[in-house]
Amino acid sequence: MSILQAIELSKQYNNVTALSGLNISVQKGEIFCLLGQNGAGKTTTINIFLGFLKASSGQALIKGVPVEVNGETTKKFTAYIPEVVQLYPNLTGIENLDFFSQMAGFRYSKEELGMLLEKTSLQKEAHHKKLAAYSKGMRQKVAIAIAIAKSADLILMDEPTSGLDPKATAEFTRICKELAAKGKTIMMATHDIFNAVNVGTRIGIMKEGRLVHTLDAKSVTADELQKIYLETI
Ligand SMILES: Nc1ncnc2c1ncn2[C@@H]1O[C@H](COP(=O)(O)OP(=O)(O)OP(=O)(O)O)[C@@H](O)[C@H]1O
Repeated sequence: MSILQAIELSKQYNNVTALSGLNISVQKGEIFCLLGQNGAGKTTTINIFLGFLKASSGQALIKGVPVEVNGETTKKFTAYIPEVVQLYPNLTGIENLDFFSQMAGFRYSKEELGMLLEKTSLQKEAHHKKLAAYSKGMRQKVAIAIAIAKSADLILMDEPTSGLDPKATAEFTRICKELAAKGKTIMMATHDIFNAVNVGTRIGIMKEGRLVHTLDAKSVTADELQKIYLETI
């Protein structure tokens, strides 16, 4: 069974067509990278799966459950890492993790919360610092810890590596691969071709609200992907 599936998904914003019969199927343990020009429909796709937006037609299914009909259920399966992680700036990393875990119905001891943050390799001395003092990469680690804490099977990410330095990107890639090896499924929208080849298992290229090309990440180099991308879009 697909963990995430879009079937003929379409979305109109007044007279703008953002998605036009999109079909995607992502299997357990995959890291599916969505590439596409600005306006191709990547964020719209993610927002429909998160239940933030309603599709105009077609189906969005998470673990076979339609998002629109059973939003409360599909939200339990899903975590979200946005481009800019917005957590509570006046709470520490550990307090944010505790708060959002409880919101998702999970209660952890202080020790367990610390272990969850350690899994993302957030430096120990940062656990008790306020989020306001965190870098983008550090905030992302808290968001990943929240995803692990809520035991989400599917993690949706929107341009997660934009603005990360190369070391933070490499660390982020390692964490994504570890999560996928443990059976989590990731779909990320990205503009970073190099990162897509590095982190992805499959790469989809979107154009004008459709998936027009799908590639096995192992079968291409970044240069080859860039060429295919430029020829496609
Ligand atoms: N709230 C909105 N109202 C009207 N049109 C919108 C709205 N949100 C997105 N669109 C339009 O829908 C289309 C798809 O936008 P979307 O943000 O999904 O693309 P994207 O691939 O994520 O782009 P980017 O790479 O710039 O983030 C674009 O034409 C965009 O202008």
